[in-house]
Amino acid sequence: MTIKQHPDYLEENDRLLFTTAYIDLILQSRENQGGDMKERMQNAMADLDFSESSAGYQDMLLNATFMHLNEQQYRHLKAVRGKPYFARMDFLRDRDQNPEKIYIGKTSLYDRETQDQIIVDWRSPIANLYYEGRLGEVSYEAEEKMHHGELVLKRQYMIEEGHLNDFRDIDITTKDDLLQESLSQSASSRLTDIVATIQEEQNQVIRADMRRPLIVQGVAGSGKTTIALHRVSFYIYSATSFIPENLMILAPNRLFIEYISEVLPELGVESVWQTTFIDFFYDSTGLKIKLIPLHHDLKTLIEAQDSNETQTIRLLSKIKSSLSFKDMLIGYLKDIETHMISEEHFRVGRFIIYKASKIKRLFQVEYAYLPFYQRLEKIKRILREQLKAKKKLIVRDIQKRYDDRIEQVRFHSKDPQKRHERILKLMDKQEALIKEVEHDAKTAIKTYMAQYKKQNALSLYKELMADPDKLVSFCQDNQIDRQTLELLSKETMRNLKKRRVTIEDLAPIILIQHDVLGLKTKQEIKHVVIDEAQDYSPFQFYTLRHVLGTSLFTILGDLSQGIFSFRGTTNWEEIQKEIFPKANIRLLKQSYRTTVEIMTLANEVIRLANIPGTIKAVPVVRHGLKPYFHKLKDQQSLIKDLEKTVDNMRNEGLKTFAMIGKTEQACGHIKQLLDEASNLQTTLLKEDEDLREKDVVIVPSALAKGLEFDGVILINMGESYKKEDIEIKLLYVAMTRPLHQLHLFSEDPSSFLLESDASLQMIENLN
Ligand SMILES: Nc1ncnc2c1ncn2[C@@H]1O[C@H](COP(=O)(O)OP(=O)(O)OP(=O)(O)O)[C@@H](O)[C@H]1O
Repeated sequence: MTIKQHPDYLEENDRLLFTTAYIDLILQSRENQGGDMKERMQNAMADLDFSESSAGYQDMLLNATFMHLNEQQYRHLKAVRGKPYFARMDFLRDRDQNPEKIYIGKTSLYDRETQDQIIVDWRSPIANLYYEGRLGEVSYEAEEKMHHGELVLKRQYMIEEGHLNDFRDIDITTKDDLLQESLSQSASSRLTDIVATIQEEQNQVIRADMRRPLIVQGVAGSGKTTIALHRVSFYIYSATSFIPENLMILAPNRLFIEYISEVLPELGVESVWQTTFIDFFYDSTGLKIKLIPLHHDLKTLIEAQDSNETQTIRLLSKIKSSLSFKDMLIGYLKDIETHMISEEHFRVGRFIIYKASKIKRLFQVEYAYLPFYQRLEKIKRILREQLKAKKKLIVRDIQKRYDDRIEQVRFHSKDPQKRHERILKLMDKQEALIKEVEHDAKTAIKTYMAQYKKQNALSLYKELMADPDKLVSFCQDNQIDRQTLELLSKETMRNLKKRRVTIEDLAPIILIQHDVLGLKTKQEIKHVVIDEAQDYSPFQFYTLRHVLGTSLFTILGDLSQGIFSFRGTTNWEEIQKEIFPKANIRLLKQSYRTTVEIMTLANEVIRLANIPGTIKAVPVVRHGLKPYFHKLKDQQSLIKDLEKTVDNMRNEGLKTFAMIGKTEQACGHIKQLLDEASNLQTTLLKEDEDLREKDVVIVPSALAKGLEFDGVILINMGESYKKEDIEIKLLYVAMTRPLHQLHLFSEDPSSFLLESDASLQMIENLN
């Protein structure tokens, strides 16, 4: 049966024509506001040949009064015009009546006259039924009320440029055709929205209670990044007193921000603060200090021959990322706070204007909610007021005291000569004293406050790190031995003296900045979304929560991809227990990106690592080709085979490709070989590179994290992945990047930690 033979075809087609016509009219009314609306509407309707069922719609249209659209609504409506909705569900609220036909799209549209919904926003409470409800008895909550009814139909539409290509009904037994179709498409260099195919477990994450923190452990390709962005969109839609500027998305790098940047406006989200932890550091401290590149330690861990060096990196990174180190920092800050205010009274000359004990109280109690230096500013203001008020009293007091004494002399001194001299003397003294007070008062504040010299966060951090004794004194219960703390001090100072820091230094410096000076960023953040969160250390999570003053975090990550686990997170329960005690933890098991064949191979690799708390990815049933293994012979044939492989994939309709080398160095080598001997245009991807318009990129495994490509070629030239957790994870990251095809190039499958070639197609020669 063709779609046109479907009994509902005419009705559905009419509905689509009506909806697009209605949208056009609203758009037009906005484009040329004023003029004769009715005439324009009639002209627009004249071209449409509606069947009987839509006669009512015509009336409705002709009588409609169009409200003003704001710029954002206008843009959204314009964007969805070609595909106004993707699904319908029929909801029977009352058995005595007909079911309501609810069309679901990316943005809502309602009849300006009757206020009836023409399209319901996918984020609205009732739309939850579409994502969650099976056919049959269902219920949903809206405006704190439960609504019950029966879901009698769920229908999906394939609409392109306002044309109805197809529609299908789904129930529990039919597989989700739309999902399959969407997954089999090619990857663009940008993430896309998935509103039409959000799956139940994903929907639960997107709509999870926003008033509680949420931690999501999701396998590779489970849609974490995608879901994060849809959750943001959902949040902005459903929160009433919330502005997008209150939301912060923390991405792993700028390349990644570029990668997600286009999907947010598509989801109706604008002006959300998208940044990286590193940029947040620079913005909030204003410090100009060099950061040792993020991948530097990882590189050393992978490439170093000297095991002492790798041991030191692991040990120190672990300590600096830990909550024990955070406790040391807090101890240090407490110490600064306790000893900041001196025992000196604030005086003018010999007069006490404000007692030290009172100043201390202001600092430690009244203004305890402020950063230390801001407290001092407040205190300065109070001292100024006090001085102004008390100076007059002091002067009056001096005047009175001396006037009294002069009076006394006048009455009691008998000798006129002596009396005269004494009075003059007293008057001089009175004048001098008043002058002294006036003079001292001018500089009193400055002189008093001069004892509180301002230091920046970096120099305060240095003061701590330079002094092993201090480190020892703030280390609770001797959790870390002196020798290790000395090493920590030495290694940190080695960098700080050269005005460089490592990623682990950022959280403590931000913490100092916040507590002592105050953050330079003034944006009020109420909700934070972190993607690739496995790379964040417990200390980083603590710092973010503390300095942003909110515990409403959505944290998404995959411990199996924790290539920075030497400093990152290895256990979500610890983060929950220590930092976000109210957080829910959810697991996402399904993987949507890649085929069953590729995921099977990736799972063979990841099972070699010891990662507690993770589960194997279950791919959505989508079959493809078995991953290819190309046996590497010499450089010449490698180049030919690479060209041919890309060519073949291109001919099969794939569009984006990545060659992934284990390290940056290996990628440089591949790039050089190809530049010298091949016409294949490639781009070596750097951290701040733009992915647009690049069909073949060469990328080191660590930087490929989070990205995806139609076809991926892993190349091991002379090197291999070692059977150590960090390298297993790196290889797993690389293997889970393709949507459709995976090719491995090396001398032997064992260089990819594969014990057999059972899951591979072995290729000796492509020609
Ligand atoms: N429900 C869905 N419908 C259609 N496509 C989906 C769905 N869920 C995920 N995808 C697709 O699967 C791919 C992987 O999604 P995404 O990159 O968000 O996953 P991830 O969990 O962040 O992956 P990783 O951790 O491996 O980087 C994307 O192409 C995304 O569009």
